[in-house]
Amino acid sequence: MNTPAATGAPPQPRSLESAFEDTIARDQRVEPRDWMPDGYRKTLIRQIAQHAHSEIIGMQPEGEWITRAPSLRRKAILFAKVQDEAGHGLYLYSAAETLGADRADLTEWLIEGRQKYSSIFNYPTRTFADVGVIGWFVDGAAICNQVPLCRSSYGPYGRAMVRVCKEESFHQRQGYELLLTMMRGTEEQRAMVQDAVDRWWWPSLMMFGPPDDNSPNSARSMAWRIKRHTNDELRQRFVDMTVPQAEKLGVTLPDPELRWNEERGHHDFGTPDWDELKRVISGDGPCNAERIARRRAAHEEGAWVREAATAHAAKQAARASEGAAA
Ligand SMILES: CC(C)(COP(=O)(O)OP(=O)(O)OC[C@H]1O[C@@H](n2cnc3c(N)ncnc32)[C@H](O)[C@@H]1OP(=O)(O)O)[C@@H](O)C(=O)NCCC(=O)NCCSC(=O)Cc1ccccc1
Repeated sequence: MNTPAATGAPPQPRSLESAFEDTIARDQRVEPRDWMPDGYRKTLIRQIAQHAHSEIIGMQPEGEWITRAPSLRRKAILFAKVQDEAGHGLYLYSAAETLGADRADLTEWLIEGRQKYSSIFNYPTRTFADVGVIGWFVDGAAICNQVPLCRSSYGPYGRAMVRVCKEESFHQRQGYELLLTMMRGTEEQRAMVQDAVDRWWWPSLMMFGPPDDNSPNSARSMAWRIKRHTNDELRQRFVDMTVPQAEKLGVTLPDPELRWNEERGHHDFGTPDWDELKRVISGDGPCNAERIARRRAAHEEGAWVREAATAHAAKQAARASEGAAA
């Protein structure tokens, strides 16, 4: 057969595209050196960069409690969790770099407000119970969303998700365990937990994104198997998973419409305030300005480290080439 490989001719665009389509149809992985359509590459850079930014900005709400943790044990756990989030951000920026993105550009676009990060990190952490509820709800939502992403069609993203999910699972458990401890405490502590649950429930449901009939990227991302489930499917999975956990904990989820639907085999629940999600995404949430200002300051204060590392790398390279020439 006169295939491009057999004739030695460069592969034709059509064959590249069909090879890509075959890879997706066979549920195999697309790897960095494979040909991929521009739209696929752009969609992945958008989603992976937003995800990386979310991990990095997501260090702030809980990070504020490291110096105020109520015991050495809680401080050590929280420290480990926030460091894991930095690690997740770095894997994800690396995954974006395999697509040709430049991490310095991505950081620039984040602090200029040209790229998004998860809406959830624009809410304040008022008490230590918020640390527990972030672990329980936010990491719980992240797990629901990210376990299917381990099967995402783009290899480096899917593989990064495997380790990230293992760590998120520890994060979720530490949050739930913190809350169980508080619920066994005083009346005041139980009230703190309920108050945090009331404030974080709806924003956590919004993490899954707009409803399916208003999610412009879903159809394309599902066809490319970047996303494996729709926003509403994952939101439902999160609600079904969380309701029994809330019962065990002894807290009430703040939704009068929440009830088991025997026919559907799922919980029915109320409608999140989609206008609020729009406002928060477009920069007008309670903490957007603070989060970005903090990230910008950290980036500027770290300039000397980047300069020193670049100078060191240049010196090492010069030494290596002197050594090779000698
Ligand atoms: C599901 C979705 C987030 C959105 O679906 P898509 O198909 O991509 O979009 P869709 O068409 O449905 O939406 C239209 C537009 O709205 C944007 N938008 C939607 N929702 C949000 C939102 N909530 N916040 C902000 N923006 C949102 C969306 O980007 C799009 O805008 P664009 O067109 O780009 O201008 C997807 O990107 C995904 O699965 N990402 C990977 C997971 C990920 O990033 N996880 C982050 C949490 S990591 C974590 O929590 C770990 C942790 C725990 C604790 C402490 C610290 C860290």
